[in-house]
Amino acid sequence: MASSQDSNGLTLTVLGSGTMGIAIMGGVMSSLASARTASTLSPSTTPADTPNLSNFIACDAWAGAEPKVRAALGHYNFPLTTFTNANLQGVQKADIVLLSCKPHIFKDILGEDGMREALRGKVLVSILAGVTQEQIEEFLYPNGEGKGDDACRVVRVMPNTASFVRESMSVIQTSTPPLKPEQHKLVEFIFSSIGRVVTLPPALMDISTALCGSGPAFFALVLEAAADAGVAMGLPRAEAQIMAAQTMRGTTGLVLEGGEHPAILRDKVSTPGGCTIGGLLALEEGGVRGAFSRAVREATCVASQLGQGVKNVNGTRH
Ligand SMILES: NC(=O)C1=CN([C@@H]2O[C@H](COP(=O)(O)OP(=O)(O)OC[C@H]3O[C@@H](n4cnc5c(N)ncnc54)[C@H](OP(=O)(O)O)[C@@H]3O)[C@@H](O)[C@H]2O)C=CC1
Ligand SMILES: O=C(O)[C@@H]1CCC=N1
Repeated sequence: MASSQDSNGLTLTVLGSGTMGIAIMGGVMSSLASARTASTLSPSTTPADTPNLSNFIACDAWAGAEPKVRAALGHYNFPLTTFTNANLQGVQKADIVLLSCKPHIFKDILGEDGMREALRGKVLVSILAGVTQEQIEEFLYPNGEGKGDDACRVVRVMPNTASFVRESMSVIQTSTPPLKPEQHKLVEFIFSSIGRVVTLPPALMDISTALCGSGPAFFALVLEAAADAGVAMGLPRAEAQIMAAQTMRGTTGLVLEGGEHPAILRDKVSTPGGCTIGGLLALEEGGVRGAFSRAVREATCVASQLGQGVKNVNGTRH
């Protein structure tokens, strides 16, 4: 199913339109829609060198993805094409490609006849947990064969689901050699439009996956526990959830905008002889700090194995 494309605009094609594919397209569309409104109100607000990204192609192997994508993104009114089992066609029409399938699927997608040619001269952004840039490049160009000057540039990025609300923490892996300026600008533009960006070397991508990629799930568990406690003490569920979420947001604001160290923040809340220190000591008794940091380290270990074909990555170990 296709809708009209803006022939002057750049095209982002997403391979794997599940949770993350939709979250990233949604965040980018939301950001572009806000920028358009701002520039209509005040034409001087759009920097002249902002990439003109305006077309989106969502590819998936599952026909049910098409209505799901349209339900989530249709209201932004950007040219949006959805394809089922037509990854190659999607890549041929792309200026930049986002690989957002499950980690073990990437060879099926990139191994399709004609895919290497379709990717030539383009940037392929991979958000796959545990799959390295080298693995993808080696698969596309075994032993460097056929690489050439116009080879596809693979960029590894680890965003998170908060992309959808433009609050992602995205870690972009350092590219060596550097991307061409226009390629760098486009990658930075996409991820900075959906949240914060840091750039880190390849060796730090697995911990980035655990801390930032998995992080929303870990923090959601804490949030849920806080809301549950409120319900247990008589709060209505809806209010308890808003109260827990807004309190978490306020805390992150103090750290991100105020530059506060969490330990100082904690101390400031703990009135001597008051209720906070009582609660904090209960958390320490429960081993929350150890359990939480162990979860992030465990997820780092699992992430490092996701692209290695290891079986039972989540098997128990001590
Ligand atoms: N979820 C998250 O919070 C994060 C995930 N990631 C990474 O992002 C990637 C996607 O994760 P997520 O969005 O959760 O996964 P999903 O399963 O939600 O999305 C992947 C999509 O790809 C589809 N797919 C399967 N085979 C093909 C194919 N041959 N061609 C095109 N599409 C195909 C899947 O269809 P079907 O379901 O039918 O298989 C599915 O719709 C993973 O590699 C993960 O490591 C990174 C950061 C955060
Ligand atoms: O759980 C996963 O494997 C993916 C990667 C980071 C978040 N979700």
